Amino acid sequence: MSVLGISTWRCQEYAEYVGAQLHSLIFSWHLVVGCPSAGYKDGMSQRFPTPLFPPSSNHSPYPNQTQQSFFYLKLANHPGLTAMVLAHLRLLAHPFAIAGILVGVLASAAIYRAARGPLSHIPGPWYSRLTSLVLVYHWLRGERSAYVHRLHQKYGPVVRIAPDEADLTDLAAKHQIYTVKEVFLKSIFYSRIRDPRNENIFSTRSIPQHRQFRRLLSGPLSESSLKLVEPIVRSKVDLAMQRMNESMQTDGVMDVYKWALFMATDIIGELTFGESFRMLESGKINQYIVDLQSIAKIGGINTAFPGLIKFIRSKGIWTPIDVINQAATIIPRFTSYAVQSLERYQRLVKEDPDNVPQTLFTKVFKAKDDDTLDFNDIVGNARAYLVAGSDTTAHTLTYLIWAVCKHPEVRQRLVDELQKNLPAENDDITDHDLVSLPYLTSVIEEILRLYSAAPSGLPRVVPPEGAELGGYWFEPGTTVCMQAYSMHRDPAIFPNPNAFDPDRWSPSRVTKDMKDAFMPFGAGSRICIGLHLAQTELRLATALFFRTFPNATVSTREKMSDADMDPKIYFLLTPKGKRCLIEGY
Ligand code: HEM
Repeated sequence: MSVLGISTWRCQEYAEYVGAQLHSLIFSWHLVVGCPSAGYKDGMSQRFPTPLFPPSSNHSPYPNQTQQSFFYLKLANHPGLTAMVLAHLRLLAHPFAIAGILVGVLASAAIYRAARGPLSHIPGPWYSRLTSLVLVYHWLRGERSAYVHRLHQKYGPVVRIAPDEADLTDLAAKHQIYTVKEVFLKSIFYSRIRDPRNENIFSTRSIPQHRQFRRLLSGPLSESSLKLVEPIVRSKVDLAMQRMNESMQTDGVMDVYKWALFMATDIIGELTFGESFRMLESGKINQYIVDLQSIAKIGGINTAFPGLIKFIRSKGIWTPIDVINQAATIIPRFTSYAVQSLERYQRLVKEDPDNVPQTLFTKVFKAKDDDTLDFNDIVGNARAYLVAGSDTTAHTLTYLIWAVCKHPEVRQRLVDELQKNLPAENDDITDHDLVSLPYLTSVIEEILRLYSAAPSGLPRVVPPEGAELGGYWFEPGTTVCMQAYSMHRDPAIFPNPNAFDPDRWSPSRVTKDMKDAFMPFGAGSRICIGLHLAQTELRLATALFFRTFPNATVSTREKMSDADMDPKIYFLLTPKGKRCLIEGY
């Protein structure tokens, strides 16, 4: 997607488009310079004795391709043309002439796109035929998902959201687009949110590269391997509980958003680099956390204005607009966090390979054969883990604690389940004990439904052979996406969709369509690689939080209100107030 929405048009369409613009330019010019009554083709014919048009041509302003080629060929070869252009240059320099040309060009471009855009047959608001500016506007305001959802409510399961992009909520289409067969590849959107110096598993659009990354990186994040690192996760969860307890004792209130973010950051830091960022220990917000908190919003700017940001970054320009400067520097800054930590770990592996702390990259570092990653690829992937593996889990946990505290009946049932079915001592609780708790599982699923951490459309490109999706034909190269935000709010699948109702996931009520529509971790070959880690963290932290604070409620101190928890969704979801104050034991 680009602002004008033409970047993904097929070459042929684009050539036609440029041809039409040239036509309209010359047409407008003739309107301005004085042969409007006969039309510019007639005017041309009168001025040039050699016929400019093939005998079969009609007087349509947009002749077909053969006629166009013929026309430009003749025009270019005609000896009188240069003289005529020079004669009119004086008039062209007039401001009215320039304005007339511009209006003519823009109007004809708009009409052409409206009539011929690759998705012009798809339902959607009229302006989405012409521009993606409205979509970009909602995106920059953190409201894209809600806006696209409103379009679905108005236009149905298939809706055009930009000239070359459609969003769908059709279940059959979900199985076509997000399959393990890798037919619909990730769109260029993903290239815009990575560091141009290295690729990573999240952003790569190359099938072989993605397969290699996935093969080398998925093992340590599998359910069975994660058991080995559970003590690390557990130690951070315990420390987070301790720090929240201290806040309660000293301030009478705790900011679970802050502690959840510190916890998830320390977990992914230690699992990736063998050493935690010690956020829980310090308790202070540093530059790294500031960057983490702003990367979702800043990422939106990177995708909306990719050329501008790339230019500013490459030239090292400092602008008066801070958010633009941040957009240009934030991703390289994350890369340097990863480089520093990985170089340290690489030194340890070289010095004493048998005595290094295990990380998600240890195997890759130690591998001796060709099928491994070079340092630059490890950096790219480590950076992807830092971003994808902290905000997401932290925000999910924050919304979970907030939503449960706002529903005392849910909190009570959860606390009862945790008290009755777990060992008396918190120290004896393992993730294995928690997996089988049905109400805890339902609460987590309901939060992932209503407050998915990545609820936006996951854009994919229609393959070269085109595709029939949701009853419509999609041209090759157009972008299609589905967003968890809408999939999880379809009233036909999730009755009363805006209600927080964990019981909807109970075995007697859950349906096949619910499971099919549920996509908080994406789906198909690009499904989240960290989903088991995220679920382990969520289970342990939720259980230990409500064992420690069984009567927790949402605080009203410091004017904390529901408005603080209004979701802002850029690509990832963030609570608007960037805080969630909870109190009570
Ligand atoms: C509740 C927490 C999480 C949620 C809701 C979540 C959500 C998602 C979603 C929706 C995708 C698919 C994106 C797409 O198709 O464009 C994804 C991919 C990914 N996630 Fe997560 N994620 C979470 C936690 C984590 C964690 C803890 C990690 C740490 C390793 C992680 C690493 C990744 C990576 C590397 C990918 C790219 C996978 C690929 O393309 O093969 N995520 N995640």
